[in-house]
Amino acid sequence: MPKIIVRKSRPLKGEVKISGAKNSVLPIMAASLLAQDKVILEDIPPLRDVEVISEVLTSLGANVRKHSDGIIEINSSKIDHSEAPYDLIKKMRASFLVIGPLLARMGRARVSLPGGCAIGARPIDLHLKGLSALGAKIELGHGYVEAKADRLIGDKIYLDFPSVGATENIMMAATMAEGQTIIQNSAEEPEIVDLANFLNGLGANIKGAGTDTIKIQGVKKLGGVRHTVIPDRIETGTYMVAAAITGGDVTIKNALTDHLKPMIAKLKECGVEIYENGDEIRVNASNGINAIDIKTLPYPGFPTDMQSQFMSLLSIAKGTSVIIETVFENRFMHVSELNRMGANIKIEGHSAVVQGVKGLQGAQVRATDLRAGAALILAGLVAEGTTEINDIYHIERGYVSIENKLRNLGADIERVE
Ligand SMILES: CC(=O)N[C@H]1[C@@H](OP(=O)(O)OP(=O)(O)OC[C@H]2O[C@@H](n3ccc(=O)[nH]c3=O)[C@H](O)[C@@H]2O)O[C@H](CO)[C@@H](O)[C@@H]1O
Ligand SMILES: C=C(OP(=O)(O)O)C(=O)O
Repeated sequence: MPKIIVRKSRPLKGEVKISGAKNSVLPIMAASLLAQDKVILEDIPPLRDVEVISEVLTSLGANVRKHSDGIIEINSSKIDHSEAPYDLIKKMRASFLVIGPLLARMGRARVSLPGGCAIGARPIDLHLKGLSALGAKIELGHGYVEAKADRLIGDKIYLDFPSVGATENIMMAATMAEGQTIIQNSAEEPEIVDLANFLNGLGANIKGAGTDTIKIQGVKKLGGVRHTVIPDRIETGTYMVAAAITGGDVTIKNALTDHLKPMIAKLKECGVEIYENGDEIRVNASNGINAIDIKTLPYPGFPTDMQSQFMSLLSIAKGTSVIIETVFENRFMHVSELNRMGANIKIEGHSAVVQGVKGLQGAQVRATDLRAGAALILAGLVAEGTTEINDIYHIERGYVSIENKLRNLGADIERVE
């Protein structure tokens, strides 16, 4: 099994370029099922998750062509299947995002229930509540969701929690519904805005994406479009923390600073210097790290997908930090691995109390999920000796060549088979 080996590294220096956002690409590729004409997507990161969603689309009858330069062409004009089987959904929860577009396009969809994962149970009740409100008949059985609707009709849908995936699924299903759909308490993440821009490019009529109320006026048909996905704000944040934890000076290119407000604010609170310049951001951390408190929240709050990376940083800060996780009920799997590396972190319910230590020690550890894996790489950069990270397939779901990007900044890191 491949592993990542990290040794204590000098302060990172240099430039790194951010790839297209995983969490934009996946819903946008699912949404391409709605398009009657060719879709061309640019800046597509070569990630495992992108391969999985490509397989899902292909299994539904779409033609997916990958070019070497980060361009993917998708032709869904002849989709002829409406079933997404367990074998594909189990590889990646985001595959469940095909249910909304399939229902809108084919009038039916049979999609495996995604199940939970290391970070929580992750139910899909809000997705189904929204699709039912649009008129779909939903049946659950044998591990599958079956949704049927001769026609979808717009409605007002209030989400009990601003779920990213539910907002996306409902928004996609509503694009071709009769009349207007209003999603209240919708998620406001930048990836929702990117998806809405993509859908509007196809001919949809969506207003309000990026706020807590999205209005979708149904249209008869969607065409094709050429679309460039937004840069990955979580990858950006991860390299910002890599610079900070090593006391380095790194310039990050292709960064949308507007999407990074909580990360920038929290790093500044830690005593890190941040310089914003167009789509570049420079992170300089020569003065040590102060303890801070963090609470994860839906956007524009502090992202749960950056919680574990900041925990690595705060594990070597001066003083005690408290991190409260409010989005997922079980997103502290990295704590025991960080403690094995010498961190002093205690979990109390939804909070982690991080008592900063003088230094970490390299150890054999396991990436329990994508961001937990990233956090362990970050910890490995400053730990004495060697850190061996196992189960790195999680990391490769969401980070493009993380070992090469970090090595170019001076990190002592390699991926071994
Ligand atoms: C592919 C993708 O974009 N993944 C992101 C997306 O996941 P995802 O779309 O799965 O996350 P959600 O926003 O839906 O989930 C947030 C919370 O709502 C709960 N919930 C969600 C749906 C539902 O029907 N019922 C329900 O109770 C979840 O269990 C969780 O506790 O947003 C998360 C929150 O920013 C990120 O961590 C993930 O990286
Ligand atoms: C939790 C994540 O992704 P997913 O929703 O695909 O599991 C993530 O990107 O950190």
